[in-house]
Amino acid sequence: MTKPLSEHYEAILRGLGEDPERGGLVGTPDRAAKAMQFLTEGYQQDLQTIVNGAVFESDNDEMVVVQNIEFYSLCEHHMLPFIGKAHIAYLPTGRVLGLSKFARIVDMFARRLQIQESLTRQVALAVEEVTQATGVGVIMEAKHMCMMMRGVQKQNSSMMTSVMLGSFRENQATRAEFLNLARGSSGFFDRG
Ligand SMILES: Nc1nc2c(ncn2[C@@H]2O[C@H](COP(=O)(O)OP(=O)(O)OP(=O)(O)O)[C@@H](O)[C@H]2O)c(=O)[nH]1
Ligand SMILES: [Zn+2]
Repeated sequence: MTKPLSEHYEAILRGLGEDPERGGLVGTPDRAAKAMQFLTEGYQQDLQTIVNGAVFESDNDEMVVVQNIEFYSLCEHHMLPFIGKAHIAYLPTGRVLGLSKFARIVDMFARRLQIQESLTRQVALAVEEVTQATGVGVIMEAKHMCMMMRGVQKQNSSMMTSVMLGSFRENQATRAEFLNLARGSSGFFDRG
């Protein structure tokens, strides 16, 4: 039987030379464990449950784009946050997905230990699975605390990842339409 997470946090406090009994730290192991469990709650979720059947018949076969979905994830190398935004696009084939579900899918995969490349691919594959779309595109841009607060300490760099599936991969015009829409969205490609 593994120890509860809070006991590990107490050991971390001792490892840092802290006294877990001192006033300010009473309750910290429990709080830290609860926070970490929330930040990784995606491990307890699955696609069918979060989509909850919200796939609707529609004769729309034009591109749908959902922009600027913010996410908070933890890099699997340092367990430090990376924070960013996702754009998701797809070409429906007779069925569309409930709008909020795109954000739920992003959160389900973001709230696990990740690298941005895998997160982007997992979101794209999940959207493809639930919509059966002929094409799916996902772009993510994020800032990684492990590069800002420590290590190389670069404050202005961000990482951009994209995954194009089906017609978004094969058809240049479809891909260009998505990239144009994404570029026009407020703040997403902000620099500085
Ligand atoms: N490709 C990719 N790399 C990431 C991501 N998050 C963190 N990393 C990188 O993972 C790498 C781990 O490198 P290591 O050399 O093992 O670790 P480190 O000594 O802490 O590396 P530095 O960050 O360079 O100090 C670093 O280059 C991080 O920038 C991510 O989402 N994608
Ligand atoms: Zn990292």
